[in-house]
Amino acid sequence: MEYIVETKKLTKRFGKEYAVADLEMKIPRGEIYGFLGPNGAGKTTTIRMLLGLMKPTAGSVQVFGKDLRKDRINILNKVGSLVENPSYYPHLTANENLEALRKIYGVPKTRIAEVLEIVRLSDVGNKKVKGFSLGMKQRLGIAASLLNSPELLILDEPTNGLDPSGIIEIRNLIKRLPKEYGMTILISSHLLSEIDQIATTVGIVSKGKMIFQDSIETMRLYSKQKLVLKVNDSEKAWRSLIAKGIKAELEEGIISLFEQSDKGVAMAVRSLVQDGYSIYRVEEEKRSLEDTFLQMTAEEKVL
Ligand SMILES: Nc1ncnc2c1ncn2[C@@H]1O[C@H](COP(=O)(O)OP(=O)(O)OP(=O)(O)O)[C@@H](O)[C@H]1O
Repeated sequence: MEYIVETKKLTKRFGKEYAVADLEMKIPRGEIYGFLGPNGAGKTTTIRMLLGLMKPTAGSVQVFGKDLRKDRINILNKVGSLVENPSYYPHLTANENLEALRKIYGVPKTRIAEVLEIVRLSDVGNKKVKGFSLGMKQRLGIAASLLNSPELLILDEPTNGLDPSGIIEIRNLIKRLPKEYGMTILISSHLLSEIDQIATTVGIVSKGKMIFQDSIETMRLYSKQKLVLKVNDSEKAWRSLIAKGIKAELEEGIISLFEQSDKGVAMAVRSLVQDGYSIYRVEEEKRSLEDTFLQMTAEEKVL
């Protein structure tokens, strides 16, 4: 698999404290990588190292397959970022603010209209930024980070402090970017619900360590609510349930019921008993995604 970002044993120590420890982050091309972890887990420190803003204590960062230490300028030319709350000249318009940055990047003037269009701020390009809502300011920050047409966009908690409609706007905007512009995105958050709604790949960090990294589907598998039956001859037992129209799934010798009402469970159990199967266990596997996340970060359990 091609990784846009790949860190090897990335470590940052402040005095005796490890803010980031042996982190192996892998971000495949075209993904929205949700970088999730409680406050103080080491997300911002990691992001600062990815952007060459902070020197690692140990380990390496590869972006676009190249070592950040050796190809820093070339790499950063193709990266966009929004790390802290963007600062603007409040008395200047959105267009004028972007124009100041455009000159630094040396991109054509036409790019300003393009980035305003991408973040849906074309209508207010000539309005002064001081009148903008926080959500609009944040979108302007994303517009600025897109000026150099980055292949990788890094956003540190971009929805922090926004109201629900502002959050939805940013979310929809971010979701469009890989599809329409082929970008790869790293978005950090301490909110699982946020990452759940936007990310395609998830990396969970706790106390500086990566404790989970996989697709969002895999993460959801861990937290499915299930009612599972352990029986003898599970394959046959499962077929007998299906034959009676009881919806069930068979995985590694364990039957999971779709219908989990008391009535539904009683019916399935009765049917199996009547057909002569031995039921060893009926168990509820109840873990919400939130529980899974909390448990993982509390125990630092590597899944
Ligand atoms: N410049 C610094 N000097 C000393 N300690 C630091 C410094 N920057 C971060 N830390 C410590 O490193 C740890 C990780 O902090 P970091 O800001 O990376 O976490 P985070 O996951 O981004 O959290 P948040 O969402 O609160 O920003 C924390 O314990 C923090 O106190």
